[in-house]
Amino acid sequence: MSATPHSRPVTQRGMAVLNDPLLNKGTAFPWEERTALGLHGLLPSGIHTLEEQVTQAYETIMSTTDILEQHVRLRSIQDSNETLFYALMQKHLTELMPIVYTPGVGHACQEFSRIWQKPRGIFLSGADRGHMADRLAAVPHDDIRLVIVTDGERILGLGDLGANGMGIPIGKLSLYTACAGINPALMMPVMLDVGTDNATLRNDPTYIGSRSPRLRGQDYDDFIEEFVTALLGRWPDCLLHWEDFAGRNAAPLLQRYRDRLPSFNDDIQGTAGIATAAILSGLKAKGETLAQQCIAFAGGGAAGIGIAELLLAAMKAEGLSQEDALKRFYITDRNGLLTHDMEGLSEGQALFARQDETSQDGQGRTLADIISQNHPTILIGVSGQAGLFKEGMIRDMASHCTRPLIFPLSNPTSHVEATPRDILTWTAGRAIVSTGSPFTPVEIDGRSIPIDQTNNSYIFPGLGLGALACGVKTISEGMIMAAAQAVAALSPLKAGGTTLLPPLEGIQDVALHVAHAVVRQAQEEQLCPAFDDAALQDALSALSWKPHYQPYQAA
Ligand SMILES: NC(=O)c1ccc[n+]([C@@H]2O[C@H](COP(=O)([O-])OP(=O)(O)OC[C@H]3O[C@@H](n4cnc5c(N)ncnc54)[C@H](O)[C@@H]3O)[C@@H](O)[C@H]2O)c1
Ligand SMILES: O=C(O)C[C@H](O)C(=O)O
Ligand SMILES: [Mn+2]
Repeated sequence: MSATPHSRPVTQRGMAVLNDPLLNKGTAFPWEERTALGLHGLLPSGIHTLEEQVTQAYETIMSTTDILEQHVRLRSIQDSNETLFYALMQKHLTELMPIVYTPGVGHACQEFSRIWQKPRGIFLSGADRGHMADRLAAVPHDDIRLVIVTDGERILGLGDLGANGMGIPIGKLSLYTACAGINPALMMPVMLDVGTDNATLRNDPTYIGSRSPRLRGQDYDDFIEEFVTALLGRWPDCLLHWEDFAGRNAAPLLQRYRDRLPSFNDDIQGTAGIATAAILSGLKAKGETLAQQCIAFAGGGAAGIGIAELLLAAMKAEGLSQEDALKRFYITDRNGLLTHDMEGLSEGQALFARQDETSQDGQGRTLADIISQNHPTILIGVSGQAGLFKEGMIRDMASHCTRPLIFPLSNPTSHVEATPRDILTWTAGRAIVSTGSPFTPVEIDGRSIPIDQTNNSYIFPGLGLGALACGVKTISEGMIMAAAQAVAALSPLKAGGTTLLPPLEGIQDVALHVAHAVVRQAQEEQLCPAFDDAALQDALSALSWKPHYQPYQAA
């Protein structure tokens, strides 16, 4: 075969080509490439275009309404042919995102051991201690730039799913490509299988992970330290995205490692970015400032404290003193309102614990009490507890505020604190509602009200792209705020629309805006080298990839 100028040299032959999802084209291999790469006889004779494959794959996925089955079919396409998978995602993103991501990925994680088919990513368990550098050395990919790591302890609102939580880094990485166009060859999901305290899983014969209790304390810290050291040894320019760690570990790990390597915790920082963007957009619609608000939280864990910290920074940027700003927060956790005298508060919780009241027998006031006494104008649910927002609370809230912002952000759908339909019914359509998982529009009084998806997927793809493109050494709070403001600036409300956030159809555009904002901020803070536009464009191009079949030539 004569090589075309852009054809890619391929060293593998036969089944090795077909078994590599980044090389495989399935029935789209043209005759000449079948000849050059030794594929004759291994493929049926029909030759299809990528468009034909997309149509057929879409029909296959949609021929069932069972979301787990749809997820399995999509993942199986991803594992056999990534170009087809992303071409499909690109064409039907709004429809397929709920299958690949929340809520579909929640079902997938619950059943991960049963649906597991092919290796993808890296699993490290207690048995790998002392050998992690060797394990990573054996991975046949030299240029990994982005890793998502989880230990599976807090998978969405579903709790400790152990090694089954691997579905989350796989799903989130696919959004880095589908939303920000990052080359899938540059990314790697990692599961730190430090055991599980989920007794059901440990007793499940199909469970794929370690059946030991979770490592804790020094053993856990040593495990993470060995992993990060091995990671830096193998891929020194890597960006580390921490995902779905339990609240007790999330913030301490971020603090420990954020200056050792560029890294961010998406549940803390990505979530803070998108919640702040949605709130700033909602307030603009109401013609109010953040400083005028009283904000109640259900859940003072990784997401809750992360959101509160960014909102605090935004309030201070509006001119409030730290002391005055803190008075506007009421954070409740499983023992009620956080107060300064409570034992066992994390550093972040202690900052937001109320100084002006105390707990009784370890219990603070209830959320219902805070709503009736303190009249919050914004209510954020990040508790992972389904149905936590009761009718009485929401009606009460709406009796003190004409257009309350009510954000039940817990995922997946089954764990939402209240459904948008209920909230809008209880508030006669007055609440501005936004959820973490997708919901269909709510019909009320002849109006169709679309529900924004306040999910960190609006932030992390662009944040990662920007951070990688500019080669930043650390990810600052300023960069997260810049990402939030970039999303808020794209709010359709600005152009007379009715939603707080841009539609999912435009999420690729959002990711690019976020990436540019992040780079600008990093430059302003001198966290990366100075760039001109052309150099930035080159850096972005070097990371990016499009789901098109490239012509191949035998190397
Ligand atoms: N929409 C998004 O983008 C997004 C992002 C991150 C997390 N989340 C969701 O938020 C939830 C929490 O995530 P996290 O990372 O903060 O977890 P986490 O475990 O760190 O925090 C959850 C907190 O909720 C508290 N809690 C439990 N029961 C409660 C109750 N009855 N009342 C008040 N608080 C209660 C827990 O004690 C804990 O502190 C999950 O469901 C997750 O899916 C959504
Ligand atoms: O995974 C998601 O959909 C968002 C978030 O990171 C979560 O943990 O719920
Ligand atoms: Mn998460």
